[in-house]
Amino acid sequence: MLSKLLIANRGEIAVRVIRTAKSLGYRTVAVYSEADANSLHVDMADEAVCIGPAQVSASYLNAEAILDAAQKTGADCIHPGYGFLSENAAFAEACQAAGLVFVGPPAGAIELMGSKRRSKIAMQEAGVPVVPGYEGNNASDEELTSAAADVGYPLMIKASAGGGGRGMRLVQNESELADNIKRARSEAKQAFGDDELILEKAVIEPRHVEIQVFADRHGNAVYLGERDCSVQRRHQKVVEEAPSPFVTPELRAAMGEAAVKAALACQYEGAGTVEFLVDKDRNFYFLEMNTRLQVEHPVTELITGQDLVAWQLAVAEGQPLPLAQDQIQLQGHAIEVRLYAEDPAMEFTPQTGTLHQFSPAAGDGIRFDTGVRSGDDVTPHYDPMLAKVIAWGSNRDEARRRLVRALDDTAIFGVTTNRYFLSRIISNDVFGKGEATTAFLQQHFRDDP
Ligand SMILES: Nc1ncc2cc(-c3cccc4ccccc34)c(N3CC[C@@H](N)C3)nc2n1
Ligand SMILES: [Ca+2]
Repeated sequence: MLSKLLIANRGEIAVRVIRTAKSLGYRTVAVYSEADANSLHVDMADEAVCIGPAQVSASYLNAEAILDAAQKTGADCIHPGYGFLSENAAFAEACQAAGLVFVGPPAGAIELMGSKRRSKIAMQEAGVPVVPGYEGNNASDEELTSAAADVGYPLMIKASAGGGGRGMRLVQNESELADNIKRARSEAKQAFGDDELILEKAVIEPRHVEIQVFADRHGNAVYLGERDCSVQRRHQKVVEEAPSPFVTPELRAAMGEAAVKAALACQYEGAGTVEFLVDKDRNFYFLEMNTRLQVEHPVTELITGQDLVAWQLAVAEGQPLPLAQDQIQLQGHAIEVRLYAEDPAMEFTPQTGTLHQFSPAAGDGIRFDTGVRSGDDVTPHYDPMLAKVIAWGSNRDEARRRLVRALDDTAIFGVTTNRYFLSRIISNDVFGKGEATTAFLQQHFRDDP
């Protein structure tokens, strides 16, 4: 039995994890940087340890300070949240070596899924459809150039160590290839310290649909429906919803079964997300697997009625999954938007200031996950997300109406946010018809490209 959980994160996800852990009877340990000394997650935890100064390299990415805090407080497990060290295989191993349970997948699965090249090869072997392309080992520029002819144009050059749209270049024709390979190579080296590249046929105007999977240590793996994250701005998800307005029951079953195969193929444990591209003919292709609990997990929680952090802790304790596949029912519709301290009229530049008033909306079907309170300072040290505003309805239109009302009813004074940009998207009629693809914001919100 695990009894004391250290949350190696901050903001809304730290608050959210502490809330579930406390409801399950765990003692909780928060870690915080000097800049976060008065923040909500510190107040909510039973104990709190300062792990360093504001900059992340010296605090939330400081594995040694985090493990030291776990040792000092007698924590027996660590939840990494998302971002920071959540997909760092070395950190997962260091937790195990220190006798702590890492609430997440085995280091080997994190390692495999951190390589686009190796994960795509493993997925092909597992019978999971992947985007057609070229994943040669340590491919040279010459090899990629000759492989490109077989892949066909337009194609994507992707950094194998990249993810979430980073290190990706679209190449329209053969004349642009050589120059783009050179640039992709140096960008990858610079950004990830690894210049391995793969090629993929470009899927035109895809939807970005991801499947929530869960596996335990007894060989069970299930999927908990999908999330549609097609409304993105510069590879930042802006809106996420479940279920996807584009996915049919047949497609859901096919993608879910493929995602379960992906999890079983890498001996997965815990929460994972298998990302797919879906084209207009409803063909789907494996993009990557995220080996962490994702920002947008609340929309899945709302339509399944499950607490995914409770599932993570159960699996970490070696318990079997709480439900079998045929017990997982999807009900209603949930839509999430990310409320950011940024100014859409200023190229979405992050904003700082004091939240003189921050009063979340409440009411039927509204969930507000936040790590800030009135009076808090919004600093430039961390991601400027203030909250996730999520609405559930018995159907998509009711969820949309509730979400627009929640955004309008939230009182915020002191910092500029993207709230009106968000409510314009949710109110937009193309979005309302469920027709938004990854090209939506470019096409319909030109002024905020
Ligand atoms: N072979 C192939 N074809 C089309 C693609 C289209 C996307 C994509 C998906 C979602 C939004 C996008 C916005 C601009 C450009 C690309 C996208 C994409 N990714 C990868 C990470 C994800 N955030 C974006 N990979 C693609 N790969
Ligand atoms: Ca990823």
